[in-house]
Amino acid sequence: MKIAIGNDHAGTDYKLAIVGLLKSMNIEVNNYGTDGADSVDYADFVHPVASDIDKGIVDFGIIICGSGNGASMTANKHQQVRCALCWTKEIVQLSREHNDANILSLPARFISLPQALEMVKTFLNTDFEGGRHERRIEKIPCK
Ligand SMILES: O=C(CO)[C@H](O)[C@H](O)[C@H](O)COP(=O)(O)O
Repeated sequence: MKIAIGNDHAGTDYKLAIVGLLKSMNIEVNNYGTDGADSVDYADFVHPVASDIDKGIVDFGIIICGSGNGASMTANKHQQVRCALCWTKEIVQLSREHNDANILSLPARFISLPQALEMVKTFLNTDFEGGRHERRIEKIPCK
């Protein structure tokens, strides 16, 4: 499995911990930064993650910022992206089962680090249910 990950300054600490978790699971990571605490603009670090999804060169993306909103808005501009902004494990599970989300957006300023790590594990271990949800996700893109 290969995952692309990106964040702004609000998400750096969580991102570094998530990269550690992914590597301990033998998952290959494309880390697009930022790895620092200096203030940056989330779109500069989210577009590369979403582009990896568009190109089909990673299985999933994870993006992290303060509220998760700017990052998910940016990611969802990409044609192949279904990015879910999640704040509980249950919403993460539904984002995979019902929406086949391919990018998880985490709001670092509103969840704890243990919660974030648990949510990442849930995201990676939950399958899309298909069925009626297949028809619905097919209607998402603007034609
Ligand atoms: O929406 C956001 C990015 O997706 C965020 O919440 C940003 O992290 C936030 O806007 C950054 O705020 P700051 O006051 O510049 O640290």
